[in-house]
Amino acid sequence: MGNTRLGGKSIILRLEIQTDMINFGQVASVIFAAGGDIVAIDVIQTSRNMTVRDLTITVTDSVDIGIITEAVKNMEGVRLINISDRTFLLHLGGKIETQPKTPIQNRDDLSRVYTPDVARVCMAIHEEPDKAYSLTVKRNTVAVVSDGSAVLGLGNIGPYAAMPVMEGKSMLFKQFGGVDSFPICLNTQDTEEIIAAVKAIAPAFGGINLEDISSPRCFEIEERLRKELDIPVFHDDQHGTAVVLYAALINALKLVGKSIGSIKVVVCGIGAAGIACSKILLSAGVKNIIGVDKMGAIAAGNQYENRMLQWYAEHTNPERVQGTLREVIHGADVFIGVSAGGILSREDVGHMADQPIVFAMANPVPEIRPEEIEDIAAVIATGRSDYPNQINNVLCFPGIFRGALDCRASEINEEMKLAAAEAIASAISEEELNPLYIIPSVFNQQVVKAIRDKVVQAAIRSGVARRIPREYR
Ligand SMILES: NC(=O)C1=CN([C@@H]2O[C@H](COP(=O)(O)OP(=O)(O)OC[C@H]3O[C@@H](n4cnc5c(N)ncnc54)[C@H](O)[C@@H]3O)[C@@H](O)[C@H]2O)C=CC1
Ligand SMILES: CC(=O)C(=O)O
Ligand SMILES: [Mg+2]
Repeated sequence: MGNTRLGGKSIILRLEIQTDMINFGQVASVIFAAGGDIVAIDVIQTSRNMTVRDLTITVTDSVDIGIITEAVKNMEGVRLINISDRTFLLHLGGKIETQPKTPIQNRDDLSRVYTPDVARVCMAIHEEPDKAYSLTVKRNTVAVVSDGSAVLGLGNIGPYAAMPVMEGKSMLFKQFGGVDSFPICLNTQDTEEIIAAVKAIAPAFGGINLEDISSPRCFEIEERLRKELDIPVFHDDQHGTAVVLYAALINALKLVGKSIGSIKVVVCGIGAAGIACSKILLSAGVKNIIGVDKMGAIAAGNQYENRMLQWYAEHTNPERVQGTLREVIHGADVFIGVSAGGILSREDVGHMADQPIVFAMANPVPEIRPEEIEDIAAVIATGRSDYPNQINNVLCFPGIFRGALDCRASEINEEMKLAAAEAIASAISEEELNPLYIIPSVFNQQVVKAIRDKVVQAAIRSGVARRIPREYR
C-alpha cells in the first residue's frame, strides 16, 4: 500500500470472521474505535462458522490506516485476507485508453483506415499541411508534458511517478472540455532536451500543456516553445493557477469589501505558480505584493542568481520589506500559498489584517488546514476537492484549451487568460456569493462553456484566432 496519509481515504478490508468466536458487531466496534467508518459491507462467502466479508472503510486524513489494520489483526477469530485501497484500484492499468472512432469490421474498412487508401489522405496533408487540422487528431488533441520535477507539492519525483497526475489531467481535459490528450512524461530534466522533445512531437498536437516542471526551468522552456511553435503552449501551473486564483480573489474581495488596489498580499512559494499568480495580480492592479520563499521575503537590493527572482524583486515589495513569512504576514489582507504543506500557523493568520483571506493552495497538503482557522479567517480556499472553495487549475485548463482549439489560436495570450478569469468569477452571482462559495465547482457545467466562449472572443479580438467558429462569423 502507498502512503495512507496522502491518498487512502477509503480502503476495502477482506476479513475472514470465525462467527463462533466473534460476531460482526464486535468487529465493527473495533474498527470504529480505531477511527474507521464502515460505509459498505459485501458478503463474499459464508458457512456455518465462518464468513468472508469485504468492508469498505473511510477514514479522515488524520487517521492512520495502519492503526485500523493492526486492530483488526489483533482480534481473535478474525483473519485479514487482503487490503485494497480504492484509489490504487482506480489506477490499475492506468486511467485512460485509446478508443477508435469507428470499428474495423472488414477488409474494406481496413483498406480505408490503413493502407492503401490512407495514403491519399497522407498526400493531401503533404500538399497542404493545414489539412492536418481537419484530417488528424491534431484538431482536438493536447499533449500534457511533464518532466516530473515539481509534481504537485511532492517535489522532484521523476517521470514515472508523475504519470498518474498527467493521466489525471488527461481525464479532466476530456471529461470537462471534450479535449483529447496524451500524458507524456519525459525522461530528461534538461531544458534543451525538453524543448527539443516537445518540438519533435508537436506535429500530432493542437496544443501543449506543460505540467509540473519546476522553476526556473519552466519559464525558459515555455518562453522558447511559445516562440518556436505555432500552436498554443501553456504552462498550467503558472497560468491555469493564476487565472483561477484571480477569479477567486475577485469574488473574495467583494465579500470583505476591500478593493484590489488597496490590499497587501503575501505570496508564499515564488516558483512557477507563485510568480504567475503575482504577475496576474500586478496586472489587475494590486500594488503591495510581498513574495516569500525559503530564504524569506524577496526584496530589491538582495542578489538572486535566478533571473525570475531578480525580476520579482524589482516588480514587487515596494517597501522592500525583509523577513520570514512569520514576520511579513503581519497586516496582510490576503495570503496566497503555493509552496508546501503545513507552513502557515493559526498564529500567523491571527496577525493578518481584519477579515483575512487565506488561499492555501499547495497540493496535496495545504499550507494550513481550513479547520484550524475557520473561526478567524473571512474566506478560506485550498487546491483540494474535499473542501469548499477549490482553487485549482482544473477549473481553467479544459475551458481555455477548448476555446483555443475551437478557434485554432496560435497562442494563449494575456487577453484570453483574463477573459477566462472573468468567466470563472462571474459564474457566481451576487446572491450566491458567500464565504464557502467564491469559486464555482468544476462540475458546474456552465463554467467550461462560459470560459470557452470568452476565450474564443478574446482570441478573435486580439488577432490570434486562425479560424472563426461559425457562431462568430
Ligand atoms: N491549487 C492549484 O491549482 C495549484 C497548486 N500548486 C501547488 O503549489 C505548490 C508549488 O507548485 P509549483 O509552483 O509548480 O512548484 P515550484 O517548484 O515551481 O515552486 C515551489 C516554490 O515553493 C518554494 N517553497 C517550498 N517550500 C517552501 C517553504 N517552506 N517556504 C517558502 N517557500 C517554499 C520553493 O522554493 C519554490 O520556489 C505545490 O504544492 C503545488 O501543488 C501548483 C499549481 C497549481
Ligand atoms: C493542481 C496542480 O497542477 C498542482 O498542484 O501542481
Ligand atoms: Mg501541476
